[in-house]
Amino acid sequence: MVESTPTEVTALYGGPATRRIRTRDLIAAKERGERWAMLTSYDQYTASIFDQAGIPVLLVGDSAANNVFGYETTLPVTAEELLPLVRAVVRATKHSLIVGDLPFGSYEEGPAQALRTAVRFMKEGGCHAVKLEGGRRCAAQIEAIVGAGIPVMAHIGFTPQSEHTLGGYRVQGRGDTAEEVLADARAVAEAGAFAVVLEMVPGEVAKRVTGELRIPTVGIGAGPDTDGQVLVWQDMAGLRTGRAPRFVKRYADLAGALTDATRRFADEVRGGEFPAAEHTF
Ligand SMILES: Nc1nc(=O)c2c([nH]1)NC[C@@H]1CN(c3ccc(C(=O)N[C@@H](CCC(=O)O)C(=O)O)cc3)CN21
Ligand SMILES: CC(C)C(=O)C(=O)O
Ligand SMILES: [Mg+2]
Repeated sequence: MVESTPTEVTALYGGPATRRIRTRDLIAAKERGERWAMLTSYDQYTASIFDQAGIPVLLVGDSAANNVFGYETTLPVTAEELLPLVRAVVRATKHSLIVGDLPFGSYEEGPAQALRTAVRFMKEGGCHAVKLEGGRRCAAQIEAIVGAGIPVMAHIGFTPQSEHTLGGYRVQGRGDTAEEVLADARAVAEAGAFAVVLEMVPGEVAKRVTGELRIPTVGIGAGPDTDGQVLVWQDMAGLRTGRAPRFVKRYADLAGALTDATRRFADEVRGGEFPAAEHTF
C-alpha cells in the first residue's frame, strides 16, 4: 500500500486531512469530476463543526448582514463588522479554505480600492481568499487582487448587492440573457478567479458555464450541474424560520430543537427543577 505524504491531498473528501485545502485542490477536484459542498459560517462553533465534518470551503458571507446582524439586505454591512467574524472562523478551523466576502462599497470604486480591501481581509481577517460580486464590470478588480497574490472567488448571476439594479431577487440569465451570464463567467475566469459562484441562474445555463470553464463553479439556485453547491448555513440547518428561497433544502430543524430546549429550560427554572443538586456547589 502506498502511503500518502503529509502534504498530499488525494481527494477533497476522504483524503488525508493533514493540511488546509488550497485553491488548486478545487481545480484538481474539478478535473477528477468531484463535486463539493460549501457553507457560510460566521462563528467559532459552526466553523469548527463544518471543518470537522469535511466541508472544504467556508464562506464568511456578507449575508452575515441578514443572518447575524439582522439587516434587511446585505448592503449595510461593513468590513469592520465582517472582519472579526472572519478571524473567528479562521481561528476555529484546520482544514477548510476560508473565503471572506467583500462587502458592498468596499471594492466598486476600482482596482486600487478593491486591492486595499482584499489586503485588509487577508491581513486583519486571516482568510485564504476573498469573494466579490460582479462579472465583466469587476474584471479589473479581480486582476488587481489576483496580481497581488490573493485568490479571488467571483460571484455572478443574481448578485444580492446589486438587487436594486437587477430588480429584486430574480433569476438571471433566462432566455437571451444567458449569453450575459456566459460573458461574465468567461471574464472572471480570464481575470484569474479560482472559482465562481453562480446564484439563481437556470440549470441549463449553469451547466453550460460549468462545461466551458476550467475553474470550478459553485451553484446556489443554479441546479445540479455545477462543481460545488453553497447554502447559507442557517437555511441548510433550519435555524432560520419563515419562508426560504426555493433553492434551500433544510437538513435539520435547529429552530425547533432550540425552541424546545429554551422552553424546557424556562419551565424547569420556573418549576424549581433547575438547578438540581448536581449543578450546585
Ligand atoms: N439566509 C439567507 N439565505 C440566502 O440564500 C441569502 C441570504 N440570507 N442573504 C443574502 C442573499 C440574498 N439571497 C436571496 C434572498 C432571497 C431570495 C428569494 O426570495 N428568492 C425567491 C424568489 C425567486 C424569484 O422570484 O425568481 C425564491 O423563491 O427563490 C433569493 C436569494 C441569497 N442570499
Ligand atoms: C450565498 C453566498 C454565495 C453569499 O454570497 C453569502 O452568503 O454572502
Ligand atoms: Mg455574499
